Amino acid sequence: MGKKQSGGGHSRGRSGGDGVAHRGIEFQKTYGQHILKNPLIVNAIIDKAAIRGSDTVLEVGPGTGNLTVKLLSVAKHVVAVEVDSRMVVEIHKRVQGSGLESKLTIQHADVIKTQLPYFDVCVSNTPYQISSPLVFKLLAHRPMFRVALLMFQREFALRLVARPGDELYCRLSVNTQLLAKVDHVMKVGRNNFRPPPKVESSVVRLEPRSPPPPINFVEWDGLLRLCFTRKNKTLGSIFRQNQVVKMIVENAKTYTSLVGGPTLLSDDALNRMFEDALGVSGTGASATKKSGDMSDIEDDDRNEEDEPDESHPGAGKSDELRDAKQRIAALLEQRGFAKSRASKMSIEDFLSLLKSFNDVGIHFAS
Ligand SMILES: C[S@@+](CC[C@H](N)C(=O)[O-])C[C@H]1O[C@@H](n2cnc3c(N)ncnc32)[C@H](O)[C@@H]1O
Repeated sequence: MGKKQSGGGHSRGRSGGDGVAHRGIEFQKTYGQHILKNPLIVNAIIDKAAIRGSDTVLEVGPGTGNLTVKLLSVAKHVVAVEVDSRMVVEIHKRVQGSGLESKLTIQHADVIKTQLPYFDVCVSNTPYQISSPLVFKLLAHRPMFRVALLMFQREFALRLVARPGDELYCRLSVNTQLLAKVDHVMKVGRNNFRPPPKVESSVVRLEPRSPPPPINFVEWDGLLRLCFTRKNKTLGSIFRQNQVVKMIVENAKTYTSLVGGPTLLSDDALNRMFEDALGVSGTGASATKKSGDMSDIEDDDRNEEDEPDESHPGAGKSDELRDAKQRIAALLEQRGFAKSRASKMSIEDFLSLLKSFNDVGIHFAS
């Protein structure tokens, strides 16, 4: 997830490392190597993490060890995961003879690919190209950690904390805030790093929600992907696109074949589910008309988005699609979501939307 956030954008944004060296080690922009040279920022991050003497701390990307040596002075143990073997050697050298080496375990690995150990707190001046996968790897980790203090590219940080209606509010914001309380802790200017990256940075505090919400995350994300394809478009409009409705119908078939229950959006059993959920009587598309015919839905972007109905009277597949379209439209109307736009919806709204779909046997993951 977080396609836009995870990749080359950050890596490019943090370029400028060529030719800058530390004790003979040239910093590599492919690894996002911008070491934190300002001890005041290092101390502030460690303060905000409120590390206890009994804590095991996970540090992602220790680099030359500027954060690591401070972490070792306050934590019980530090596990540092570093992908670059030259940095692993460097940090070993730096800690040797300090009396703190027994508190440090260095894992020479790519943090995204390796299995993480137990930890209470995570601290990282994150290599920005792994920002998004790192956030979700941490939030999926069990047992849950207490808190994480993470340095990110400013825009990524602002996306994490964005609220409904904010310009940067996106799927990443919703997914992260579903699983954690997220706060923007401080801005960090480019000149606090060596070499300075091209972009500004920010430190974010993540506190996982415990217990995590009891939802199927794959299904949740499937729904969000649809809603955020165009975040300012109404749901009524998104959910009447032929390809979306087709996908829903196909998912319903797969779901039924795996889990059992009513077979399709158009069969009698499901008609009854719709009727129960919508509080209407009768069956099939005619029933949904009673509660919310698509023609009743006033939609300001309807002309732009409406697609030709592929149905021909008597053509089985097309009837199925048309019926499904009408039922979905009726459902959204009846539950008050027809005019909602993802850009303004809260997590509670999305949870209620997912429940509304699930109530009538519509799922977004098979
Ligand atoms: C921004 S530097 C931070 C260095 C140091 N913690 C500091 O603040 O001065 C990022 C560090 O993460 C390491 N790194 C990059 N990608 C990594 C990955 N996938 N897994 C583990 N470490 C990684 C880099 O080699 C680099 O040492």
